Amino acid sequence: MVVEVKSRMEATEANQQRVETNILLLGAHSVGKTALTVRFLTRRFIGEYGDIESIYSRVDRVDGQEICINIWDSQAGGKSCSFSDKQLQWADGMVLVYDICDRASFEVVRQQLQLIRRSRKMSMAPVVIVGNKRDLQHRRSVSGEEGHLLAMTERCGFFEVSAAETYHGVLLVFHRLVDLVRETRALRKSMAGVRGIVRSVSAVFGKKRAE
Ligand SMILES: Nc1nc2c(ncn2[C@@H]2O[C@H](COP(=O)(O)OP(=O)(O)OP(=O)(O)O)[C@@H](O)[C@H]2O)c(=O)[nH]1
Repeated sequence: MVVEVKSRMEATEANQQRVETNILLLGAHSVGKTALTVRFLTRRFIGEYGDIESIYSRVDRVDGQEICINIWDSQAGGKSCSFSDKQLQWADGMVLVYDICDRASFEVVRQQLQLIRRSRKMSMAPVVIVGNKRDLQHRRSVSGEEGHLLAMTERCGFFEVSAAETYHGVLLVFHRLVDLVRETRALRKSMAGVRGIVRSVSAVFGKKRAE
């Protein structure tokens, strides 16, 4: 496994700034994490994928800004819901994938969400939940309403897609998460500004009281 942690901002030749967005894909074994990643990167569905955990990149232009989307396609160990601190530290946002025909994989997403919300760095991080394999309606065991409800309760985005059938739905998933990451960064920046003002004001009044 080769993991390259890149700097968040990279100056382009035109002296513009290219923003890096790191997306971590989590979910149980065989839910279609690699299929979604490959669909997004190449528009293709190839059916069978090797067992290589890796980070892939694609550059998109969103609202006139170049965004380098790095995707860490994690590998699940059986129905295990674990992930590493390193993965959490790296990620700006996460896609949690389950298979709509596999209830156990939905429970893995629920558990992973709990772990994420408990971690300090990621408690407020943007998350999009994805029910994959929508083409297999006849084998469905998790309803769309259940997915929606979990996403609403946990303040996450939600999509049902088929990596096998369409590119567009998969594109929407990644672009929605990029938007959420941008909104979260803007919010953090404005909160840091407010905290700075509060600190300056308290410093002035603290000084006056001391005089
Ligand atoms: N019918 C259908 N099959 C899919 C879809 N997405 C993935 N698959 C199949 O599901 C199987 C597992 O897909 P992967 O993308 O390897 O799943 P993964 O989550 O990356 O699996 P691990 O890396 O082992 O954790 C493959 O046989 C895919 O062809 C889908 O949307 N519909």
